[in-house]
Amino acid sequence: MDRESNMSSAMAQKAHNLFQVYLRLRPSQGGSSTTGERFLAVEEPEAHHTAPKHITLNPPNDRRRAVEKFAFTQVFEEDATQLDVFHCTGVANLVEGVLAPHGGEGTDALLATLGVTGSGKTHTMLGSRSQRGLTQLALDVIFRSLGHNILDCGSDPTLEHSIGASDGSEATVFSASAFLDNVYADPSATMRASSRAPTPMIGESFGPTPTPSRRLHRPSVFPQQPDVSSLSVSCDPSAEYAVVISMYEVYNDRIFDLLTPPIKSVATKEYRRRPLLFKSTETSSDRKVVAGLRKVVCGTLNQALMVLEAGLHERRVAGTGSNSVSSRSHGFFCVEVRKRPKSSRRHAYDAPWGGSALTIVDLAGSERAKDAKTGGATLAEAGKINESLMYLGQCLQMQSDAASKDKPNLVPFRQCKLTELLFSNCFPSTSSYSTARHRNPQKAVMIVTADPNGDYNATSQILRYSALAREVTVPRIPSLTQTILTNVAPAPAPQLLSSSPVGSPPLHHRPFFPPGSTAGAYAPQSSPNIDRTFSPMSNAGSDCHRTTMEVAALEIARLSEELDYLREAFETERAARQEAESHLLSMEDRMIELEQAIREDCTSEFERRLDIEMARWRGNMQVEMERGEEHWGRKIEVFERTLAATAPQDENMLDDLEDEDKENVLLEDINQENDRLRRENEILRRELVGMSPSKRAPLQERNSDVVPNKGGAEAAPGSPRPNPRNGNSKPLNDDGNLRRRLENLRVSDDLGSVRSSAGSTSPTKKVRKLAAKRWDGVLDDELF
Ligand SMILES: Nc1ncnc2c1ncn2[C@@H]1O[C@H](COP(=O)(O)OP(=O)(O)OP(=O)(O)O)[C@@H](O)[C@H]1O
Repeated sequence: MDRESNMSSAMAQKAHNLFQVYLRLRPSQGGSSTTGERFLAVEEPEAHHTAPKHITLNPPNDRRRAVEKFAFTQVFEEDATQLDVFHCTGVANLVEGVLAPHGGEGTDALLATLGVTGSGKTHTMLGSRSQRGLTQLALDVIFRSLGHNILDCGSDPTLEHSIGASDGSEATVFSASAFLDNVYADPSATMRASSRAPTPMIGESFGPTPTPSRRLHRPSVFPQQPDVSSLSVSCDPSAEYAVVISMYEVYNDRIFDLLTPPIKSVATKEYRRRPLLFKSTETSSDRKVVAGLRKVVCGTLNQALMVLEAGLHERRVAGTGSNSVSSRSHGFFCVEVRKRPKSSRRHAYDAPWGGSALTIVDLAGSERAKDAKTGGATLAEAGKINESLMYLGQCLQMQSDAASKDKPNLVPFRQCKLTELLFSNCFPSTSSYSTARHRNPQKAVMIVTADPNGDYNATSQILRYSALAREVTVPRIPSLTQTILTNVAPAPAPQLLSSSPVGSPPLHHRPFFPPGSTAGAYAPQSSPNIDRTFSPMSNAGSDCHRTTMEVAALEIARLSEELDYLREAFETERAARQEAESHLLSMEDRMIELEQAIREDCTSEFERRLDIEMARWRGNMQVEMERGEEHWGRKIEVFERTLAATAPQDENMLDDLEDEDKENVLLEDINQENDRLRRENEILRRELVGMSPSKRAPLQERNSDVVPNKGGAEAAPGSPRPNPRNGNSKPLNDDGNLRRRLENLRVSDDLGSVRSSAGSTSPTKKVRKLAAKRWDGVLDDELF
């Protein structure tokens, strides 16, 4: 058994792959940007007249990297034509499965392309200006094969309605003529140059009532090459068919209908498409469908091609550094072939439609931002594209697990919309609904496109996860152990190796590992050196002990080789790490410098602004101070004026207050004097009353007060009689003294003041004017 047969057996194990995977190499083009060193080499097939299936990926100028070999269902070299690809990928068989010639629902088919941007996916699927792609060829075969069994809305007016009624995806069904009349302007206009749509302009769309200037030009001629007029497949003669076409794209992980015109948003005034859901509906409970699509019933190939053109016109494409017309979304073109028994035509409204679909997918290409030179929205798109392709890669890698019937759910296809759409029909329907029809798992073909002179890294990544099998050969320098063993120990026979105690497959027959598996990725495989060294042993009956020793020696050699490889890998990693660390350090230094520079800038800027602010503040302060001074000056002035106006009055008031105090003191003095005088007056009166020579007692004291006889006691003999009015008992002196005293007590009416004669020492400026009348009265009454 040699390596080729191992690869074949590995592929045979994968007979239940969810996808048949083909590889198509793109021819290099003059003036293309991808003019690097060729890194892909197609391996010659084992037998003559068979197609190649293996390709070797040679790392350019890098002996440390492993040489990888990939196996595909078939490899198409650069000179393969569209027709070659069409025939060899079995598109006709897929179509036949959809048409279900032997009755029943048929089998869904999926035809998809995968590859780096610019590697030829769209060319393969949709063709070019002069070449038809697999889509057009498949449509041609479908319509040709259906022949007269196809129904047309023109010949059967109820068709559109009956298909709509039986549709399980909440679709809006149109007849082709109604749809195309709405989209295309002039049937006689010249055909657009390319089947590849230019970048659609927002608002430049076909709507229910588009203006004629915005309508597309109706294509009059389509490419006719390659010709498949001789090819047709069988269909069910007892059934009648209808072909229903829909188109949508997956853009930024959302699904948009390509046959429904964008709607103008009231808020933003922009034309936008409403994203659709991929879900189970009431009438499609057993599987998910894209809900709410617009579907067109086509009766002829020409109608179908025009619908395809209209949809492509709406698909998002853009020019990038890698491809001038690069698809920015994953495009889905669905051809549903509905069928029902011919006998039910009379009851068209009630007859249920069955059928299957052929879905053709043109995936957006993976790209590296550096090469694509994209930015902004296009770069963000690329991120989403790469992410969805990464999920697709994971799903493809899990194919072998999913092929095992026990673990169908291991394919992680629910991670994004793209993988859900591609994989959800890969498994038999498991619905428990009694009404649900049994559905066969879809047949799927993936065509991987690659440019042998293109981007090595991107291409190798695509090949790794899409290939059906992979073999890695680690280049190495033969170790000393191996050299010794080469000279000493003959290799055991392959059949003995296969039953080795470690249970590992024979070294020189190691089969391909599934792409992405750990063993395949890291375990060193047998090298050409070992293959050359250990030839099969001729004497199979040598003794057991020797064989065991040989096996052990071989294992030692393998381990030694592995050690060498790991040591080398370790050194590589260590060097890379050191480089990364030094880069990190230099970046840290750079960051510190930057930070310092930014801080200095900030400080100087801060100081500058602070100075400006300070100057401004000082100016404001000066102005405020001047204003304040002026204000207070005015206030003081007003105050002074007010003060000047009110000063005399205040002086008088102060004088009055002073006078009042003085008057009060004087009044008190006067009252006291008054009391004294009254007492004296009384004394004198009594003296006058008691004036007789015998009784007359000399006044002993003139100026001294006489103590009144209190209690009204009878006066002693010889004591003056008390005055009956006031009770004073002071006797009066003689007439001369009396007159003098009276003279002293006389009150001047003219001055209005009282002259005190009894030693009043307080000098009085002003004397309160007293009631003279009262004094006069007293004198009149009491003295006279
Ligand atoms: N097999 C081929 N023969 C001739 N020309 C080809 C072939 N494959 C690709 N080309 C040309 O290469 C260019 C890029 O191809 P295409 O647009 O199909 O790439 P793509 O993979 O679809 O890119 P993207 O993913 O960016 O959309 C086109 O001009 C196309 O005509």
